[in-house]
Amino acid sequence: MPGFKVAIDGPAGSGKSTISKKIAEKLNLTHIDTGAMYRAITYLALEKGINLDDESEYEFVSKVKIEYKNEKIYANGIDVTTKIRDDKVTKNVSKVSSFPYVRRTLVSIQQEAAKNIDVIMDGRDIGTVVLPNADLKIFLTAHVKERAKRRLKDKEVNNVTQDIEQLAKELQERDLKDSTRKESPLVVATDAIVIDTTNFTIEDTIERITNEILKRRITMEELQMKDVKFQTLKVRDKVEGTVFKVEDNVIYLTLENFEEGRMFVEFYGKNITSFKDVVKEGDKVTAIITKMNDEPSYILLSRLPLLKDESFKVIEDAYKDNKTIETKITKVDEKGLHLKYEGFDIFLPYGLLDRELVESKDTLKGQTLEVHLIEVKNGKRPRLIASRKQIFEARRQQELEERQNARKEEIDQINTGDVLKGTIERIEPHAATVRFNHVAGLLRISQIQHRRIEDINEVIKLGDEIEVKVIKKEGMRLDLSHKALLPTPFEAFSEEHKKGSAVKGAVVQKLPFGLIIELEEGVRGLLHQSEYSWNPNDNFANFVKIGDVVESAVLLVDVKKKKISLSRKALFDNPWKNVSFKRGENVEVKVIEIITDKGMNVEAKGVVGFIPVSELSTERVNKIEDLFAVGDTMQARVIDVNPKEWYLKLSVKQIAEDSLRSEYEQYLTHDEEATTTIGDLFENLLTEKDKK
Ligand SMILES: Nc1ncnc2c1ncn2[C@@H]1O[C@H](COP(=O)(O)OP(=O)(O)OP(=O)(O)O)[C@@H](O)[C@H]1O
Ligand SMILES: Nc1ccn([C@@H]2O[C@H](COP(=O)(O)O)[C@@H](O)[C@H]2O)c(=O)n1
Repeated sequence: MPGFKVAIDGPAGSGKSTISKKIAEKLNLTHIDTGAMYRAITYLALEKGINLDDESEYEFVSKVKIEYKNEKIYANGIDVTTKIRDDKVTKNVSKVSSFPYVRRTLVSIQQEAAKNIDVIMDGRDIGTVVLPNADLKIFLTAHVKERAKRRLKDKEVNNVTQDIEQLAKELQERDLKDSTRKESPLVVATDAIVIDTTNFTIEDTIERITNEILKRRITMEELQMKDVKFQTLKVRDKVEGTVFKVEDNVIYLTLENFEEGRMFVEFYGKNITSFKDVVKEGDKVTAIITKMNDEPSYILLSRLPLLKDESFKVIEDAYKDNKTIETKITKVDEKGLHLKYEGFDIFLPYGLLDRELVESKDTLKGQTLEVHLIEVKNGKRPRLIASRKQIFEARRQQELEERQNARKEEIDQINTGDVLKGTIERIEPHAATVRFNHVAGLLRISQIQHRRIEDINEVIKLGDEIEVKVIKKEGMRLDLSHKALLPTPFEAFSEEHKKGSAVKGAVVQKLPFGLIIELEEGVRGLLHQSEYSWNPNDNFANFVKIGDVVESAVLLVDVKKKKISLSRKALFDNPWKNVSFKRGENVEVKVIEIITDKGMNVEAKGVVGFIPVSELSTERVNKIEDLFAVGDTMQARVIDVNPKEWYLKLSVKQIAEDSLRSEYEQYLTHDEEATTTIGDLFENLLTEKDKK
């Protein structure tokens, strides 16, 4: 019987011997570490002191006896297990192993050793030269930095320190020599599976290779074709046995053809570590024969190949029934997650994974994940694709419904007129969104303040807390107002400006009966024509323009009707208020203005009166300025007065005439002989004047 052969090749420190040794233990294979053989030859060559560069001095190799016993290696009967790991050996082994004579001699020893047994052999040329027909070829590799790191760890365990860069350099140098030598260089066999263990644990790698071995050792087709009953039992036969002895980690079974078999706990499957409480005497167990020549004549059994099919059935059923399965995340790479379920590798591309999980992908390794299978294809390398789409879409739908219910519940509690506190969640040029809890409302720019706002960002910021009034509710829509909670400009104005207070504002409109004055933005008042001036002759319509600033006093503020009445004249005294004139009364006047050819404006008792040119003198006045100047004071007689019209007409002439008359009267009193009457005298006087 040729035996089952596994070839493991790869560069230095990629984990070949560690992995091979563990798999050999697990699957009952014989492990042959060929590197150790080349090292043993190198050690002996150094011991002998031969010229290492001279191939003819290596004849001794054909006579060397190399043996493995109890995990130790012996060369010509000497235990060289530790010695072959010396730096000196490591530095020279690539040179020694490059000689064709050395290689050919060792290759034939290795091929002989592997004959007729189940073997896992590791080295540099196993898949290409030593076992070219191996049932499984693996090329193990890892990034050189990772390999150096692992080697450094090995050294540190033995209290040896070394610079990691130096270590990496040495590994690279050895790889270069091994892969560029002429005779059987280190290359990847064309039919090898390349496994990069940079990011794999030892267990990951073992599991991966074990799966490949099991797949090749016993295939489905073989199992189905077997009818093992009453036949000579062979490796790969499916048998049913009855348990007759149970130990912690092994069970013993009687097989149907009276042979005895045993099964170690790790071959029972289901991840158990002890048979206690799992299997009892008398139980029937179906298994596959994995080895026939086990001492003392027990047949080795395993349920793993069967479980593999059972597990695949579980996977197929889960796929058919669209069942949610709980998987374990074993690896995270740039394309997606690698999952494990029932011992199978499943791939889940990021496009089918929840967005939040994609964002935190680097923390996922080792976690469990519920998925659905969306593609299941059996074969040498089953193709299993999983998806979270159904799960996250269902969750999103549920969250959406929960949100909608919460919104509905909240909105049902809100009514038009309610005053609520919320947070500014979004700002756009003409409106902001205010979030309460599950619902949000719209606060238009026009509803923020009573005054006009040019830039919304000047008055609110994202995250601001704001009190608003619900001014409209329509279905799920809320229209909000903040200004509804603020005093109106009228209210603010009326608070600040009591009756009588002076205010200034620009004329924005001229009406036939008065002026509209803007006192503040949005606050306008009426200055009625009757309130413009005390002076009845002041006609604002003629000399007040739109835009002129007018000062006035507040007469009345009616907040409800939004009306403000203003008075300009209230700011001034009415000069006629306490003044009275009588016709014929003489008063002191002061010239304030000369109006050429017409007369003079004068001030009398604080008001303005007018003396026409005809009343300035008893004589004809050609040019007023020849007789009077602004500032002159004199007595004048009131000849007409109308306080309502602010009308006062005066005469200087009449006083002068009186004075003339009284002079003549005095004259007549002193001249008793005089014959002329006063009337005569006046008549004469006037006649003379007319002549002039
Ligand atoms: N994922 C892994 N796979 C394999 N070995 C690993 C892994 N992680 C760490 N190691 C460690 O890397 C070290 C090197 O492994 P090992 O000696 O088996 O490599 P090798 O390929 O046989 O090297 P060499 O060819 O130099 O003898 C060991 O200490 C091993 O435990
Ligand atoms: N099949 C092989 C195995 C090993 N070598 C050479 O031996 C060196 C030491 O091997 P380790 O696996 O113990 O590191 C290695 O660097 C090779 O030069 C070989 O040529 N062929």
